[in-house]
This record gives sequence, structure tokens and C-alpha cells, in this order.
Amino acid sequence: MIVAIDGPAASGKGTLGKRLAAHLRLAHLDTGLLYRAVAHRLLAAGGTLDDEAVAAEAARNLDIRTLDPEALRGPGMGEGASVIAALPAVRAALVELQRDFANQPGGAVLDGRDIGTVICPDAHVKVFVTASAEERARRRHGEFLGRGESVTYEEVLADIRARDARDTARATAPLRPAEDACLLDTTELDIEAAFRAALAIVEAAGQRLASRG
Ligand SMILES: Nc1ncnc2c1ncn2[C@@H]1O[C@H](COP(=O)(O)OP(=O)(O)OP(=O)(O)O)[C@@H](O)[C@H]1O
Ligand SMILES: Nc1ccn([C@@H]2O[C@H](COP(=O)(O)O)[C@@H](O)[C@H]2O)c(=O)n1
Repeated sequence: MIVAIDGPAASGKGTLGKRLAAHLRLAHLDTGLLYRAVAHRLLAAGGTLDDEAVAAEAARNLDIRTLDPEALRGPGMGEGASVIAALPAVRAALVELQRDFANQPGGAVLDGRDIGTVICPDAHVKVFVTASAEERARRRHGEFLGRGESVTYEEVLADIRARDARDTARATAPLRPAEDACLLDTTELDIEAAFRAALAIVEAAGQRLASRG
């Protein structure tokens, strides 16, 4: 089974993706890490984020086995990732890698912005996770404080709003729910309740699949 989870920054996609994958015994890919890794590589080499050919080359050379979530999840890298994610050549360079991951035997859970619309349009189940920008900022700010990062709630909210705007407005693979996605608003749900709601969506899709034979 292929499970596609999309949604805006800090909506809880990764948390749900990881838990669903563990529950269903499927592999999980947080595709945001791919874009973060490209931005990180360019900046670490002293480069800029606006050279599409150089960024696409960095994307082609990514090895998902070497992604380091701890290093890539700090404040700042999300913004850089969303800048290079708007470059069509970068997105094109990452399509095959993501589809290969999704099509592994048994299936997989992938979370990102365009999984249900572009990467896996035939996914067996698609969930579009949302929450208010203020609630997402509250959660992400708490996460950063827990990691010892020095950043204000206002800065986190501004980053989330800027990324939402860029990710939704870009011409290539903009953030939007697939037509056949189930919407899951977690603003009022804690992690456990959100997981149970997402699992119910996945199980209903599994039953539909089974009844079709
Ligand atoms: N329903 C929830 N209630 C409270 N906190 C949550 C909920 N879901 C996720 N969180 C917390 O919110 C933060 C963001 O969640 P997560 O990293 O899963 O979001 P994301 O959508 O994958 O983010 P990104 O877009 O940056 O990859 C984490 O600290 C996570 O523990
Ligand atoms: N499928 C995806 C995944 C991510 N992006 C871009 O990367 C940025 C960082 O992603 P996080 O999920 O780690 O927050 C995000 O803001 C997007 O611009 C993407 O375009 N497609």
C-alpha cells in the first residue's frame, strides 16, 4: 500500500507518517528532508540558492541513506529548502528517487507537499493534513525550544507563513490537496487523536481495496 501524506509546514505530516509507517510496517520517507539536504549542501559549500543548474546537480547527487534529520531540521533550513523547492529542475531531479522509494515491495508512506498530486498520483490513500498557522507555529516553537534553539514564536510564525505562501504559489507542483485526498485538520487534535483519525482513513482505504479484490 502506498500512503501519501501532504500538508503545510509543521502540520504534523512527519509525525503521522512515522507512526502510520510503524503501525503498518512500511518504510517511511520524509521528502522535506531531500529539499532541506539540497539547500544545506549548497549553503555549506558557500554557494547561493538561486543557481538552478547547480541546485539540480546537488539534488541528482543526493543519497537518501546519508540524510541527517538532526542537522537539517534546525531553524533556517526550512526557508532555504522552500526556495530551492520552487526550482523546476530541482524537483525534476528528485522525482525518480521518490517514486522508487514509494514503489518498493509492500509499499511505503511518504510525506511532503506534492506526494498525492505529482509523485504518487495513484497512491492507495491520500491524506492532506492541516492545522492553523498559529497552532503549527506553537508546536514548532516548542520543538525548537526543546532542542535548545534560540528563536521566538513570532519568528517561527513568520517562517511558516512565508513558506506556506511560497509553497502554495509556486508554478511547479504547488502545495494543494489532491482531488481525492482526505482532509485532516489537527488544530484541535493532539498527536494521539490525529494518529487515530489518520489510521481510520487508511484502514477505510484498505477495506475498499480489499473489497475490490
Ligand atoms: N496533533 C498534534 N498535536 C500537537 N503537536 C503535534 C501534533 N502533530 C505534530 N505535533 C508536533 O508538531 C511539530 C511538527 O510536527 P511534524 O514535524 O510532524 O510536522 P511536519 O508537517 O512533518 O513538519 P515539516 O513541514 O517541517 O516537515 C513536532 O514537534 C510534533 O511533535
Ligand atoms: N514534497 C515536498 C517536500 C518538501 N518541499 C519543500 O521543502 C520545504 C521543507 O519541507 P519540510 O516538510 O521539511 O518542512 C517545504 O517548505 C517545501 O518548500 C516540497 O516542495 N515538496
